[in-house]
Amino acid sequence: MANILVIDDDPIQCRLSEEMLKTHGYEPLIAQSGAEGLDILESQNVQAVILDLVMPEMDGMTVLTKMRERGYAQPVIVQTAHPEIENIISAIRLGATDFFAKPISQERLVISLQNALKRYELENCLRTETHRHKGALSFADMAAKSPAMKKSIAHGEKAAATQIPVLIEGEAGTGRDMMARAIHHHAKRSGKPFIAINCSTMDADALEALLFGAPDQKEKTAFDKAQGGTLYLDEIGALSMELQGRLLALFTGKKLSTSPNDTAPLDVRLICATSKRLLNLTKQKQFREDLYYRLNIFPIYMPPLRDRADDIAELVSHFITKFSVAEGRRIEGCTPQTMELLRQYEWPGNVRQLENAIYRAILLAEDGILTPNEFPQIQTSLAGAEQLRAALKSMSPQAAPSHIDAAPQVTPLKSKTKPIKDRFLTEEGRINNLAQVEKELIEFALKKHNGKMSAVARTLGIGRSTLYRKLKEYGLEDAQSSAA
Ligand SMILES: Nc1ncnc2c1ncn2[C@@H]1O[C@H](COP(=O)(O)OP(=O)(O)OP(=O)(O)O)[C@@H](O)[C@H]1O
Repeated sequence: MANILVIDDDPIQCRLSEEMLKTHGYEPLIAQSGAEGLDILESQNVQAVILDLVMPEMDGMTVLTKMRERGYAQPVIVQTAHPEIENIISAIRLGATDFFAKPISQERLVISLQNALKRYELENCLRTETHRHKGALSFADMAAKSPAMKKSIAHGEKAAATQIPVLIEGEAGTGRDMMARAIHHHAKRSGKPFIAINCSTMDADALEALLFGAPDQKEKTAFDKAQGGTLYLDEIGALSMELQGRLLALFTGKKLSTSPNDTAPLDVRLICATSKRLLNLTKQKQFREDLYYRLNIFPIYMPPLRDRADDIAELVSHFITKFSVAEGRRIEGCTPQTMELLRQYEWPGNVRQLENAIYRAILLAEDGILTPNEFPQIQTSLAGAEQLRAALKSMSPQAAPSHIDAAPQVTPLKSKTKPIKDRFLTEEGRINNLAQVEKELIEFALKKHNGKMSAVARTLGIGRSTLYRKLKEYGLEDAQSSAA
């Protein structure tokens, strides 16, 4: 949804424009003075401006002049109650896209706006592609509406003002390469070579030869080619320990050039990128800690596309323009359902995957607008995710994890056989007193010897008279006669 800024001191006209823009699916931003309008341009992403010419304090012509001075190239549709020819000429000279006399026909204004937006998008896209071909990609070429991406670009701009090494962290396809090129372009080294090497796509020997040279190698090393400019090392985490050591040696200044015959000091800015957290690799002893601290001086994080859904509309419209021009197809945009589908998807391959999906959709499209049917894989994947979600919902909820100390006691299964009673312990587990043990022992012996008193006395090692006394004492006379 495009943001359209309305700058008009007349509150009724503002309300009318606001309603009209909302009805046609635009996001209106309202400013009731020129100064307020310039502030909004500074702080928000604006795709087009509807500007009133006659306003107190700062008139529309001054706003337009300031906009162009500050580098805002958005289309501006001018409206005024005084459509004198001199005003029209002055506004057109300052780059106004269209001119309307009040009262304005809403239909004509919408058509004018749609055309202006299309042309602006096309100009942007052509500018980006021209920059790409010239090797001069800039931060302005990066579609970025989300706060997360704006923050990354602000960091990139700060990095460009310095010469220090930069470490770009982020998943593949998030625009790390674009960021590295923009930093190079905005730095003092702009116009000097930008050499990009992916450390994960070749074996260690080939990479070593490419970076540092090999005996009898005629071709310049990547460092030599990047002399005066920037060397971009993508997936630096894939560098072998040995090559990490060689890279570190360059930092320590002991060896200023990579080629033995070259006496010129090495003057290369390093920008590295990684999709793995280098800090974790250092903890796992897969990446040298000393090198990590040399590279991680200015880290920039590129957020995954799933965390910046606000960028999707802008990226989609950029890629639609790019590929419809490249393929000679007239594709106007995509339906709201398609945009919803694209916003819902997680994009594990990030912007690169979105770019490829749009290219494919443009080749598949039968009409001038992209529908969900042109994204069969995304539809299938989202439907699969939905089914999984439904299946999980129907399963009984997982019990909340409990601390091992708080876990309920497991009751042991009841054995069918009675446990053998420990004769020295009471039912409660305390040690029996001596009399009780003695009583039970006599009972046991009576049973065992079928009540034969002489055998019991002998077994227990006591005399018969003592045995009779104890039988009486413990009330066991009956036990003796029943065992006999
Ligand atoms: N913010 C953006 N605006 C416009 N195009 C973008 C943006 N981010 C990425 N792209 C495009 O997406 C594609 C992938 O970007 P890039 O090559 O910079 O990603 P990467 O993180 O280096 O990943 P990879 O290693 O896969 O190349 C490129 O074609 C790039 O032009």
